Amino acid sequence: MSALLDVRGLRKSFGTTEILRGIDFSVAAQELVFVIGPSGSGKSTMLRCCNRLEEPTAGHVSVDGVDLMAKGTDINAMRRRIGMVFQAFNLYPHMTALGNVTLALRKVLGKPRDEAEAIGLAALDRVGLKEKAGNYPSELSGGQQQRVAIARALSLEPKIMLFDEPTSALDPELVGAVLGVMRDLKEAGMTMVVVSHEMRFARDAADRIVFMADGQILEQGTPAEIFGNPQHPRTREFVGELSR
Ligand SMILES: Nc1ncnc2c1ncn2[C@@H]1O[C@H](COP(=O)(O)OP(=O)(O)OP(=O)(O)O)[C@@H](O)[C@H]1O
Repeated sequence: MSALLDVRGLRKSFGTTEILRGIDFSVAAQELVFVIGPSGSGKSTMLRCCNRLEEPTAGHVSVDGVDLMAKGTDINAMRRRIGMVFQAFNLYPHMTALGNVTLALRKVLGKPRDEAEAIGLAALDRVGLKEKAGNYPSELSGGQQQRVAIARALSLEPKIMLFDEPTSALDPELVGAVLGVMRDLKEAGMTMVVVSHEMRFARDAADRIVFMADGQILEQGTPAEIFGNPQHPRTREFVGELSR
């Protein structure tokens, strides 16, 4: 089976500084891949290149067999199928949870209000927040706001979801519910790439861990391999620091 996400020879420079120095990796359907590595190693940049929020300097990215770099590709249509969840929830404060979730359905996809609301409520239900549909972001906890952001991505029926440090802005007691939603998504067969420092979750839930340092993938493997028997000295150092 071909990969759902395929990244080949990905390079990214900001000015004269090369941040990504040739990344090759792929993600199979229904896989949960965790990307870990030291701060500044390029994890977020790599993730953002996967939907061209960041424009790669070189290389290829394809999603579900569609080359995102090709001239004829409708990048906006593709982005709608690549759910992205950020550290900051980016909800509109003047719109309810349901309003936030249905905005793209109505304004971008042109769905009638009834249909958009039915889809939006189903998405909020998946993240356990159907009863909060009428609440404004200021009336929700950070964890609930992040779950609304996940519902917003889900409502567009993504092929794959990219999570960029989804729990880093949350108080510790709110992290569990967001990770619980991600676990449910995995169980429902969602394909996910997660940049996160939640190592316990990585160990428990990931199919594969990718270790990045200095803009390159140095090692990848199962959680047991990466946490239990890392091969590269940099991985050993990074994983060792975590367990100290
Ligand atoms: N828009 C930008 N312009 C210039 N430099 C940037 C830009 N975005 C990222 N960088 C630099 O690229 C490097 C990698 O950043 P990135 O956020 O991808 O790392 P990261 O591994 O996700 O780090 P962290 O774990 O701290 O979030 C950093 O040195 C950062 O300063």
